[in-house]
Amino acid sequence: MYVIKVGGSAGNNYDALCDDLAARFAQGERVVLVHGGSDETNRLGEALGHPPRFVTSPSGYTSRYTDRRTLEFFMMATGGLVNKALVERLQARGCNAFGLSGLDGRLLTGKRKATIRIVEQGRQRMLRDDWTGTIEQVNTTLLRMLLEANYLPVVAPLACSEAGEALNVDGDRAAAALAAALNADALLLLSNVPGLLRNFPDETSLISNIPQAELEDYLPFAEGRMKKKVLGAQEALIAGVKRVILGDARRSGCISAALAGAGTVIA
Ligand SMILES: Nc1ncnc2c1ncn2[C@@H]1O[C@H](COP(=O)(O)OP(=O)(O)OP(=O)(O)O)[C@@H](O)[C@H]1O
Repeated sequence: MYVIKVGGSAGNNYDALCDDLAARFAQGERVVLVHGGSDETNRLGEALGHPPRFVTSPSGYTSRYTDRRTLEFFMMATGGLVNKALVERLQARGCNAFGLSGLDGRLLTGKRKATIRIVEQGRQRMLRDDWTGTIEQVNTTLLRMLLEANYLPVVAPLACSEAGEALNVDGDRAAAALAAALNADALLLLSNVPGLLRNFPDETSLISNIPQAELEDYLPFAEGRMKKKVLGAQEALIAGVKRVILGDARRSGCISAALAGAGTVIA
């Protein structure tokens, strides 16, 4: 059993991904698909007059500042547009996909960070009214129920706080939490790059293999949002997932290629 996360940035080939996924599902493989939604969230925000704002934490991680209005766009984009675009493609290929978000049935429970510390023009400051969170628990009973009934769960990166609030959570880390909770053999983080690049954006500088014990040494190569993927990989491996592959979601046969070792394999 393995967990796949496909990015929500521009350039990923959802048709090719679903071709490969539906074929493998038909062979009896059991998979959970998690997805992002950054591109659609940005588009909705721009169209509806509330453009996205990205902030950087003191430790250098970039994230979307999610005020209540942005959370609504994030829900529309991830829980709606992107989730259903994937479910529709999978259904059209004969695969019984079941779309849900981490909010539904408390699939993912998280802790809200209502106030976040950011660095702006070299100075630290606090931002309030944030609706992001970190995942603390996975409802494996619900997931196993779907898997045992032969559904392919397609999960949008929202979580439910203790108080029942919707939270924007990072898709890569959500996939890592799901892979860990399911004792998955592999976690595939597929996006619009071939894997972790030594000299981003030079695609010939792909790092093919990273031993788990050396992962920290490779963190400096990851810029911007790639850092979250490396962090997600680390969380999954520490929790017992055997290998994490950072692969290319633009190419055809992207899942099969990643499982065969194309991309950055961390184990
Ligand atoms: N060293 C690096 N190697 C590869 N990509 C890198 C590197 N450093 C930064 N990146 C960036 O990381 C991006 C992938 O992360 P990004 O969060 O944009 O993807 P995503 O998973 O599609 O997003 P989401 O799922 O949140 O919508 C690449 O498009 C690239 O711009």
